[in-house]
Amino acid sequence: MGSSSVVGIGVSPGRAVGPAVHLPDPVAEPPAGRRLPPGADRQAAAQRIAASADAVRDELDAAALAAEGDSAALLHATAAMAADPSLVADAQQRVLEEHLVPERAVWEAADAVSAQFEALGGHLAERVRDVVDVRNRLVAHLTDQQAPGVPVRPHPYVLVAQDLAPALTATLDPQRVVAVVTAAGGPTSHTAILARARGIPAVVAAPGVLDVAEGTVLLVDGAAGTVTPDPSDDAVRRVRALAGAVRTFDGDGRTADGHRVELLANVGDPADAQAAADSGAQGVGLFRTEFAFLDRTQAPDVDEQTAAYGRVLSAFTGRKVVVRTLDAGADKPLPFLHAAAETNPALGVRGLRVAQERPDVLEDQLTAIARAAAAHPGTTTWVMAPMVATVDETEQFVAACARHGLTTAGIMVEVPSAALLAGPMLAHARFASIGTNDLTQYTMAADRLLGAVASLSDAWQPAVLRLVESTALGGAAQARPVGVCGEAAADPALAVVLVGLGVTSLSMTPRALPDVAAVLAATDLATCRVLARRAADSSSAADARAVVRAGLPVLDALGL
Ligand SMILES: C=C(OP(=O)(O)O)C(=O)O
Ligand SMILES: [Mg+2]
Repeated sequence: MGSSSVVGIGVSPGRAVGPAVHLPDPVAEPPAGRRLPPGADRQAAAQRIAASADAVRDELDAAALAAEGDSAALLHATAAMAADPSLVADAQQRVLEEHLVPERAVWEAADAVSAQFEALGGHLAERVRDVVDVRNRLVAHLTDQQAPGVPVRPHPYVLVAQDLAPALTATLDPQRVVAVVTAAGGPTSHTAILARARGIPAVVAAPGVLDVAEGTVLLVDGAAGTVTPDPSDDAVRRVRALAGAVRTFDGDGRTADGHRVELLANVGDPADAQAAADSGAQGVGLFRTEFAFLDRTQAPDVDEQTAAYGRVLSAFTGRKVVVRTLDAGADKPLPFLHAAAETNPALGVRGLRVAQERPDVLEDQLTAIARAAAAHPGTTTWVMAPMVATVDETEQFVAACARHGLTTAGIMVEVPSAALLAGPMLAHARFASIGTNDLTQYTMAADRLLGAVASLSDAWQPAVLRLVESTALGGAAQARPVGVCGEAAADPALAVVLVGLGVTSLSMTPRALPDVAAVLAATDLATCRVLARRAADSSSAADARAVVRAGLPVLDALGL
C-alpha cells in the first residue's frame, strides 16, 4: 500500500484513475555569460544543439499526432519552429565564437529572434510565444530537465501541480489528462471553472499532493475532494465501469416524485450558445454579457451588442434566456469603465454600481437587449442585474428595464444584504438568481480568486446555505422564482440541497446537466428538504458535505 489519502476541495465532479504526473517547474534562465571550460570541444557542444533541436521537434510532432484539432495544429507549428535552421545556426555560432555553454547560447539566440518578431509586429509578434516555448524546451533538453508545460505521455494520467494558470487549463485534453489536482487554487477560480467546463474531475487546495511520487496511481474524486494513492483493484474497476457510461439530459429536470426544477445553462461566449441548446438545457439561466466587452478600448455599440445577444436568443427559440447586464469590475475589469484605481475592487464600483457613474452604458445595453428580444419573439427574454445590494437599486433597475419594454426584470443575489432583503426586493423584481460564487465571497469575506482562503470560499459553508434559504423564503413570500446560477448549481450533491432549500431553477455549465439531472431524478423532494436542513444546520462546510453525501447513495452508484 502507498501513502495515505490526500484531502482537498473538490471543484469539478467525477472520478478518475491514473498515474500521477507532476507539472514540471518552469525552466530557469541559464546564468548570463556562462562559458565552456577552456579546452572544451566547442564543435561537439554546438552539435548538441542540433541534436536537441531534432529531439524536441520529434517529441512535438509525436504529441501533435496524438492530439486533435487546434491542439494538433499548435503543436505542429511549435515543432516547425524547433526545427528552424536559423535559430539553431545562430545558437551554434554563439557557442563557437563566444564559447557560451549551449543552453545559454540557445537562450540568447531565441531572445534575438523574439526581439525581431516583436519589432515586426502583427502576426509575427504573436509567434514570440512559440519561440519562448521552443527555447524553454531546448534548454530543458540540453540540461536534462523535464520539458516544460503540460507533460506529453503515451497514456492518460492525473496532472499534479502547485497551481495551474487558466490558459493552461483551457488547453488540457480530457482524453489525456483524466483529472487535475493542485496544491493551491480556490473553488471558484477560473481554473476550477474551466476544469468543470471541460469535464475534467479536479481537486484544489490539496497541498499534500505535492509529496506523491511520480507514477503513483491515484484515484481522484472531484466531488468529495479526495485523492487516494494506490486504490484497491475493486475501486479502480468501479471507476472504469462508470467511465464507460455516458449520461445525457432529456430536457426535463425533476425530482423522483415529479417536482419540477428547471435545469438551465450558463453561457458566456455567444459562439457556445448552440452547443448549450443542444445539451438539452431548458434555457439559459445566466448569459454573461461581459464577453462582448472584454479586451476592448471602448464599449461595443448598440448594433454590435444587439447582434451578439441575438445569437444567443436565436439558439434558444421556444426557451428562456436570462441576460445579465454588464458585470464589470473586480475580477472582470474593463479599462474604459474604471478610471480610478480602487483599494478593494471587489467592494468597489462593480456590477450594477457602474450604472451610477455611467448610466449611458446600461442604457445602451438595455436598448440592445430590447432590440434583440423584439427580433426573436419566439424566445422568452428576461434581464437581471449583478451585485444588487439595496431595495432602491432594485426599484431603479426594474424601472429602467420597463422603460425599454423589458418587463421581466430580476436581480442577482450576490451580496448578503440582498439575501436578507430578498422579500422586499422581490416585491419589485420578478425573479432572483443567486450567484453563489460572489455570495460566498462576500458572506465569508474570502477573495474568490485566492487559494489561501479556499476552504472559506466554499458554497457548502452553512452560512451561505442559510442565506440561500433566506432568499428562497423571500421569493416564496412574493410568489417569485429563485434560481441559482453560481458554480454551486453544478455540484450534484449541492444541487439537491439547493432544491431542498426552495430554489426553483439551477443554471450551470452544460456539461454538468446530465449528472445534476440524474441525481435529482433519483431523489424525492422530501429527501432534498431533509438533507438541506441537515446541511444548513451543520457547523462546517466539511460536515455539511459529508452529511449530504452520506444521505445520497445514488452519488456512489453514478460515480459522482
Ligand atoms: C454567477 C455568478 O456571477 P460571476 O461568476 O460571473 O461573478 C456568481 O457570482 O455566482
Ligand atoms: Mg457574480
